[in-house]
Amino acid sequence: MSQITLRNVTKKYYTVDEETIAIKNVNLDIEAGEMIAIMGPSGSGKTTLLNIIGCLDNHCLEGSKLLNTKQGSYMLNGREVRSLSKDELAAIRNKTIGFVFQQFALIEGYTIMENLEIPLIYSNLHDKKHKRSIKEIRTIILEILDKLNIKNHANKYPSQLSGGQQQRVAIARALITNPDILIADEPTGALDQKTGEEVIRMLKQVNEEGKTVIIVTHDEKIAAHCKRRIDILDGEVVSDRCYALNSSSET
Ligand SMILES: Nc1ncnc2c1ncn2[C@@H]1O[C@H](COP(=O)(O)OP(=O)(O)OP(=O)(O)O)[C@@H](O)[C@H]1O
Repeated sequence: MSQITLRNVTKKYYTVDEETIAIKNVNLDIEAGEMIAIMGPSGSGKTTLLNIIGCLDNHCLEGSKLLNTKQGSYMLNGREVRSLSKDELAAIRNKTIGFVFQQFALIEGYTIMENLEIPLIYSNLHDKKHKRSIKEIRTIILEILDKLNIKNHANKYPSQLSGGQQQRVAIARALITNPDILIADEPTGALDQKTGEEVIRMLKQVNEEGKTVIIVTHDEKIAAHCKRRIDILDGEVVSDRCYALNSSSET
């Protein structure tokens, strides 16, 4: 059984006067531990696909004029996502999948420590058996900040950090609940080349520790770090290939 299986997934967006087929009949099997780049031109459907995989997809707003629909099957760890309740989906977004975004999405009024506390406190609410004290939560956070080399910034605010440091915090936040899957939408898009390379090496390390990493990117150099590359054009998968990694992307 694959970790992620999409069968004939089609996603349409409706606005008052227009229907957009953002994803057309997509079939994908993703195994646990893969590192994948999703590529394609602007508007080709990459973010839509990532949102579906990440269960962030807002589908079937019945009764609304702006109706978004998704067809097909998405099985995550053997379970049909469509059949999951809102609470089950929220738990998946908290514990099974971690998210990294281009603009970091840190909460500005909160320190780095507080930004990382939020998913763990939320996770406490959903996991009555393994509740953690605030002391335990802070220990976990300091460990992960230390691992990503940003421990000494724990009490600063996001705006006091560089873009690369903020993205490291965002990666720490995505990993803090120890998810199996990390998905990243243009994680290096707001960074210079060198900092982007550092971030991709960090994602590679996360993958080497066993997590599935799925990255949307426009950048060929970033994609070159991924063994598997999926190209999308007008909502369709036009190429899905595995590559041998060259020595410069192996470092
Ligand atoms: N909420 C929405 N309502 C209506 N149309 C949408 C919505 N979100 C995306 N679309 C349309 O769906 C198509 C796919 O968009 P998507 O954002 O997935 O593409 P993308 O490949 O990620 O683009 P980019 O690289 O520019 O971020 C586009 O034509 C876009 O205009």
